[in-house]
Amino acid sequence: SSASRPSLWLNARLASMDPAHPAPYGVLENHALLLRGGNIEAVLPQAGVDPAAFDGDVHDLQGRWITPGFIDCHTHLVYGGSRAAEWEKRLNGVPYQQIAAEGGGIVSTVRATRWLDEEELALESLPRLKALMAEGVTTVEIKSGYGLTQADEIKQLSAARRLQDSLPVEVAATLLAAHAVPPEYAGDADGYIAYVVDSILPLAARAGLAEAVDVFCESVGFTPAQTRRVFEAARAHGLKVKGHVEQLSNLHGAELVAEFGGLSADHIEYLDAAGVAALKAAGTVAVLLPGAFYFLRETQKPPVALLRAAGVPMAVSTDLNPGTSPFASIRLAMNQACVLFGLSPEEALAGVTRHAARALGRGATHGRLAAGCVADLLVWDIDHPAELAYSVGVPQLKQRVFRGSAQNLE
Ligand SMILES: O=C(O)CC[C@@H]1NC(=O)NC1=O
Ligand SMILES: [Fe+3]
Repeated sequence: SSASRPSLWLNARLASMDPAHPAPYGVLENHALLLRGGNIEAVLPQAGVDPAAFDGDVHDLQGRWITPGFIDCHTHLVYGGSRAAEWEKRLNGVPYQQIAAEGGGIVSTVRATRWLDEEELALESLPRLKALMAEGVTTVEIKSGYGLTQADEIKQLSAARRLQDSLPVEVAATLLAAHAVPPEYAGDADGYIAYVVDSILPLAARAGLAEAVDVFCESVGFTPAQTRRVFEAARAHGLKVKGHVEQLSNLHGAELVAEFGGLSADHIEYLDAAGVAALKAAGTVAVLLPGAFYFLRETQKPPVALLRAAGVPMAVSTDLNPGTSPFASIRLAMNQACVLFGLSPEEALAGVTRHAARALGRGATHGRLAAGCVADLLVWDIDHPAELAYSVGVPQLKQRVFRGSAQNLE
């Protein structure tokens, strides 16, 4: 159906993920969806609907499940090259430090990314984005962070924009220039942060190429003081903030994100009770990235029980990146969040729908089957929504609808 014609979706089982409905998954039986102009106009009891009198496309779902489109709220999917060779070395026991000394790690992806022009970068990243879309992703966050110069960070963000313009997907672009210290600033992290806040961030903001700013706040990344400088610059340029925080240690980065009213605190394996309280008070989303935890064979798990008890919304994302989470599968991330972190299948589905929407500042319009939300929805060949976190790799997506238009699934 085309987005311009209204459409009626009947005989479906709606996992609305809307907390306005008390049932698990916000399940609505015997309800119809009315889509118009790329949005959900109404979710209404089917008994009151007369398809014969409807001037538009009518879809009979024959009892299939419908969920909101999936939102992958934390990816680094625009990059060049691969880190498979260094992974093989690590598995053969070569220590991290030696790999870094030999030019491995983030810097090797920076070299490969700088080498490509914008079009080549978009082309090389396309299969990763298509893999996410094939599983049902309709909105995806894409970070920079492998350019680390003004031109190359803008190039990454422009490649992300080019991907959005060429595919039925919505991209939320995030500037992560504060991802690592580039070789030309070796030993001068403060000097690089000055370059980020004086040159890179203002241009990305002026060009409208990023809606949020992220920082890797970590012992092997940037300090809280440096993180604060970037967040202050983001606020001065009207950009939202989020952070890679408490991934490998507790530098209280989550509290810093909360202080700036940030959208999300991501990784948070080392988050403590004070951090949980700060996220709750600020309405900041906790983003769980089980792929990196799994790939790095970490042992410290995020405080899911504390987050759940405090009512902090938990999102789940792939953290798709070549170094610590080379997984282009949001359903794998859902499964890992359940198996490794103890989320329920319903929490995992909320983590890739309404909570992921909030992590991108889109809580009012994305991630739920509700009037006023975008008409991004997925039609499934499943018997129960729990299957979406349970299995990986089985092609159960029957239809992917983006802004009211059903897409062909290659
Ligand atoms: O290794 C890479 O390429 C990115 C690692 C990734 N970035 C970050 O801030 N934390 C991570 O796990
Ligand atoms: Fe990440």
